[in-house]
Amino acid sequence: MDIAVIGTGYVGLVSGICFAEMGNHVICVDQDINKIAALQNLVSPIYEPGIETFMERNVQAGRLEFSSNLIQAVRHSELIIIAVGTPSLPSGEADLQYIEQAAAEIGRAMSGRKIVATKSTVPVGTNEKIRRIIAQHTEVPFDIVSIPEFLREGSAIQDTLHPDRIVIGLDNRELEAAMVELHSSFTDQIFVTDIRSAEMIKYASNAFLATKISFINEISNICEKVGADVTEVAQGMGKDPRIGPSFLNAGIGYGGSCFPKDTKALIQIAGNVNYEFQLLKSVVEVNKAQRYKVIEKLKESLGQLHDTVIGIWGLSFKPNTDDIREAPSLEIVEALINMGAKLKLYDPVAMGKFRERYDHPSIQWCGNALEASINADAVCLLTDWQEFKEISLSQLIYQMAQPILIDGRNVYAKEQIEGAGLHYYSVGRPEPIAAFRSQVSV
Ligand SMILES: NC(=O)c1ccc[n+]([C@@H]2O[C@H](COP(=O)([O-])OP(=O)(O)OC[C@H]3O[C@@H](n4cnc5c(N)ncnc54)[C@H](O)[C@@H]3O)[C@@H](O)[C@H]2O)c1
Ligand SMILES: O=c1ccn([C@@H]2O[C@H](COP(=O)(O)OP(=O)(O)O[C@H]3O[C@H](CO)[C@@H](O)[C@H](O)[C@H]3O)[C@@H](O)[C@H]2O)c(=O)[nH]1
Repeated sequence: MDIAVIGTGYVGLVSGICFAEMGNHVICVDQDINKIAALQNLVSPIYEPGIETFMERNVQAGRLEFSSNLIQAVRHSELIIIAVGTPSLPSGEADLQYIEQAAAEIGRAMSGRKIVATKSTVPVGTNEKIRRIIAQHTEVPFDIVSIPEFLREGSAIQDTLHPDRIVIGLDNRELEAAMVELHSSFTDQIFVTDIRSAEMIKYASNAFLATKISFINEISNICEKVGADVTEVAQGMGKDPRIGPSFLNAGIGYGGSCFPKDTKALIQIAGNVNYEFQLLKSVVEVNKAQRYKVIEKLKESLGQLHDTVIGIWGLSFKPNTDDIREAPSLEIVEALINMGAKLKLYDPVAMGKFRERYDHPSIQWCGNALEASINADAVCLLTDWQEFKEISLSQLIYQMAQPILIDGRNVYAKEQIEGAGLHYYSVGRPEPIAAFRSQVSV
């Protein structure tokens, strides 16, 4: 099939590459000419493991093109996929300006019958709005389909090539066979429904996963007070297939370009029909408070933070991405600076994007994790990158001013901590701290 993808963020670029990988001809379009110039030189604007190899292979095979010419791309294609951003407005509501602009441009460009599919995460009713906008600009017949995207950053290519499920929302049943066939090369787990339900499935899925995370974070806070270990609790809970083991890792709360934005948008979607989504409001509040637990632990171990030196390991909102959108690190770093701390920051790939967003004279940018720990009064681990898991903790004690490690993601096993001589704080796991104390008192 000939496909045009509008918007080359994570979703547009990765789904464009993966549709090409499955033998379709794809033109990825963006209004950002710098992005298109980079992509035409086979440079990915996002860090995603494996992406450039897939890009290169499909461009060389003639299946994948990058262009800033939306009109030509739309005219050449049968299926137009909208994958532009839907960021938050100050109210929390989804900002639909990019969707509306893309729909108008598609309408103006249309020359023959097209299918317009939306992969962007959009409030219920938006696909109908897209239909109205397109129809204002063209006489040509067209169909609307909702195909929400469930990929995760850091594993976006594999998630798209091997998804758990694909949801297709449509109202013209004649399209069903073609849409199912197009996606059947990825999986046979294809769920076809109506457009409004498809739009809601996306928000409900993200809200449910965010709820799981805030739930386990609250359990971790209680574990700390009653002497239980949240990692054991999560494992024990996850054995029940009705609960499942995933998304029960306690930490410093969820971040990223989706959960924070989509939870707030769903609260607004409910609010617009006079329904107060109390549970989700609490999920958001718990998540915000969880970020500050790291700072509470620093204060508990160091007293006041003015003039202390704190090493920070990890800035991206999760490993294997350079995305810092809504990363907990942004709030934590800024709060520590406001308290007068001096920070030594290190992340394997996200330092460039972080520094564009936030810099300060009290920040020293470091070339590796060990450098960020030299003369530090404490180190805080904020992102669970694999390279932090492999660090020899026994080395740390010799180069830090005080051997305090705050593990915001519970990445170290008890065996790694025991004997390392560190004063170790994690999330909802009291034991290693006790191990340190007994060691010190000997
Ligand atoms: N990032 C993810 O992991 C992810 C996963 C699933 C769903 N989503 C959803 O997918 C959508 C896109 O997210 P993203 O992170 O890929 O977006 P992004 O904000 O990183 O990129 C969007 C791109 O669209 C381009 N654009 C905007 N208007 C355009 C227009 N009229 N014509 C051409 N290009 C245009 C922008 O220049 C930008 O490059 C959002 O609704 C998001 O919620 C994102
Ligand atoms: O047990 C867990 C799992 C995740 N997180 C945090 O939750 C956030 C989101 O993680 P993840 O879901 O892996 O990343 P995203 O790339 O944001 O993907 C989510 O958001 C996308 C955009 O909507 C969806 O497509 C995906 O299905 C959905 O998982 C990150 O800050 C993680 O550190 C935890 O704190 N504990």
